[in-house]
Amino acid sequence: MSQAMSQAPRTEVAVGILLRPSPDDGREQFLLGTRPAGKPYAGYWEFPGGKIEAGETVEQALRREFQEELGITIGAAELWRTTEHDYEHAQVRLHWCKVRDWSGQFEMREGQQIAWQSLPPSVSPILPGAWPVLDALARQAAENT
Ligand SMILES: Nc1nc2c([nH]c(=O)n2[C@@H]2O[C@H](COP(=O)(O)OP(=O)(O)OP(=O)(O)O)[C@@H](O)[C@H]2O)c(=O)[nH]1
Repeated sequence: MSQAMSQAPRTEVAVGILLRPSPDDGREQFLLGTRPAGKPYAGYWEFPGGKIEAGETVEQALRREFQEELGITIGAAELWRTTEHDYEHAQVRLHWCKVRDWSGQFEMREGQQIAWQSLPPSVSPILPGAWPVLDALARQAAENT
């Protein structure tokens, strides 16, 4: 059973770290949103994104997900790192991209909440698969100060 599970293909996911300078102090902030009702971990905070569909690149999937979930059109998406996480419901491989340019107005098309966050985040609970990247962002911020 465990061997069969370890051989199951991972679900490939594109995740966006949307970055802007804070209007207060210029420090970099990132966007989190809540997972919509009806999905596993509904109500948990996560970075915007979703599953990569057949034939899509990470960047194409991300562009589609931002349009579908938030109604914005993203510019360049820079692949930053890849992580893996095992849930009870899925084994995922997360492709994390930093995004600094976008156009359009935010529309919460899935009824989700969104919040611009600094480190450490003030919202909770946060999806377990997002923690390693929050830690990496914190390490990077510490190196740059
Ligand atoms: N968007 C997003 N997904 C994450 C993060 N961290 C993390 O482990 N995941 C996992 O990646 C997977 C994303 O799938 P999803 O169900 O949200 O994607 P989707 O919008 O394409 O869903 P759908 O199949 O209902 O259309 C989930 O298993 C989710 O738990 C994160 O920070 N953001």
